[in-house]
Amino acid sequence: MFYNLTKRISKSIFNISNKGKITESNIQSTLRNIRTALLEADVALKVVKKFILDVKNDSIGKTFNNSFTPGQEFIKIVKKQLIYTMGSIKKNDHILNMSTEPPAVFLLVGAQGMGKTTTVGKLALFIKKEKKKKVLVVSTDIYRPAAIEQLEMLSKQALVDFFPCHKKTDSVLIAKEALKYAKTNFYDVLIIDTVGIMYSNIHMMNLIQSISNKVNPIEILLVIDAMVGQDAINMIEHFNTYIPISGIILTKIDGDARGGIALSIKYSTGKIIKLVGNGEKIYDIKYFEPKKIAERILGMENVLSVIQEIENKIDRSSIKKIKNTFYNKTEFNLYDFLIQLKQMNKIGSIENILERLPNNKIIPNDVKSRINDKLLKKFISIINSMTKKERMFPNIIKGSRKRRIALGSGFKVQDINSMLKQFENIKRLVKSVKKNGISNMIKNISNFFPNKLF
Ligand SMILES: Nc1nc2c(ncn2[C@@H]2O[C@H](COP(=O)(O)OP(=O)(O)OP(=O)(O)O)[C@@H](O)[C@H]2O)c(=O)[nH]1
Repeated sequence: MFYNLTKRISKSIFNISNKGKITESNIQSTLRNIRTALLEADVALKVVKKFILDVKNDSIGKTFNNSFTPGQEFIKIVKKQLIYTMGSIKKNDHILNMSTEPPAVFLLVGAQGMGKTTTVGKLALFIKKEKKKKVLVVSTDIYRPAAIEQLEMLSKQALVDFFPCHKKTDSVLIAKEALKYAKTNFYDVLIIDTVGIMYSNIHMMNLIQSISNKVNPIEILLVIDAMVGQDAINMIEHFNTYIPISGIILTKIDGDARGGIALSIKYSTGKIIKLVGNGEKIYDIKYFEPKKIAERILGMENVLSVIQEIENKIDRSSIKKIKNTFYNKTEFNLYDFLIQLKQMNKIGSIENILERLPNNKIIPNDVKSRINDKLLKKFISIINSMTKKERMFPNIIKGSRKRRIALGSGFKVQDINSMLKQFENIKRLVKSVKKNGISNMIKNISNFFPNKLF
C-alpha cells in the first residue's frame, strides 16, 4: 500500500528539505508533485484539492521557530495534514470502543466478499491478545452456504469460543440468543458476523438494521475491501443511512498498491478507519495508525527504522567516537576509519540498508555497488596490518610500507592504494559534513566515490 505515493512524495519532499525560506514559488513544484502523486494513488479529487490548499495556507508566510529549517517545517505541515486527512491529530481515535457493560457487542457488516468473516476471526484473536478479553463469535449468515462453518473454523484458529447456530433459520434470533449466552457466561466481547449484502438490497439492509436494534452494538464496523477504490465512499454513505457506522475496517491492503482510499474516507464521509487487514492469515490485522502511515509516505519511517536497527547493532562507545570524529577539531585518521568500517561491517548488508533509505535514488547504482561488504572486509584487514604510527599518520605510508602492508594483509599494493584513496574521500566527506551539513553531503555523495576507484 502507498508504494508509489511514498516514492514520489518522499522524493519531492527531500528536494525542499533544506530550503532556507518557504515561498509560494519554491513550494509550488513540490505541491504540484504531491498533487499528482495523490491523484495517481486514487485519492478523491476534492480531498486532494483541500489537502493542497490547507498545506499552502499553513506554510506560506509563516514565521517558524528556529529549531527547524523552513524546509523541515514544511515537511511537518505536510505530515500534520496527512494525519488529519486520514484520521485526526487526537490520539487513539482508531481504538475500539469497549466502554460499556459487558459484553461489548461488535457488529460487522459489509457487501459480499469484502472479507467480513475472515475479519471476524482476525478481530477475535486481536482483541483476545491485545486486550486480554474473553471473546465469543457468532455468525448470523444463514444465506451463504458454509459461512457458519467458515467462522467456526476461524474461531478454532483464534482459540476463541464459537456460538453454535448451524440448524437455526432466523438471523435476528441467532444474534439475540448469542447475546443472552454471552451475558450469562461472562464474555467481555461478542462479535457478530452478518450476511454479505448487495447494497441495493433493501430487504437485507432492513435485516441488518433489525439485528442491530436487537443487540445494541457499541461498534458497528463496516468491512471494505481496499481494492473497491472510490466506490467505498458510496458504500459507506449507503450503509450509514440504515445503521450508524462507527468505524471502517479496510481489508486486503496487501493487494492494493495505491492506497488512495485510505486517504479519502475520513474527509469524504467523516468515518474513521479503525483497523486494516493486510493478509489472509488470522493474525493479519492491525490498527490503522495515521501518524505512522504519514511518516511512511514521507519516507521517514524507513529512516527511523534503519537508524533504530543500526543503533541496536553498533555499540554506544563507538557511536560516540564516530560522532566526535564528525564534530571535533581533530584530524580524521585511519583509526577512525577502522572504527567506522568495523561498525559498518556489524550493521549487515550495506546494499540492503541503502536500498531501504527513501532517497536512495540519489545515491547512484554504480556507487551503491561499489560500497559493498566484501570491500569492507578487505579494508579492515589492510588497516589491521598497519603500525600504530601508520594509522595515526597515513601520510607516511609510502612505497616500502605499502609493500609490507600488502604482504601482511595478503592483498596487492594496488589494493592498499585504493584503500588509501577511499580513506581520503571519507576524510573529505567528514570535512564537508562539518562545513555544510548532512543533506549537502548526501547530494554530493557521488563526488566522493569516483568511478575509477574500484
Ligand atoms: N489478501 C487478503 N485477503 C483477504 C483479506 N481479508 C480477507 N481476505 C480473503 O478474501 C476472501 C473473502 O473473504 P470472506 O471473509 O469469505 O468474505 P466475506 O465478506 O465474509 O464474504 P461474504 O460472506 O460472501 O460477504 C477470502 O479468500 C479471504 O481469505 C486480507 O486482508 N488480505
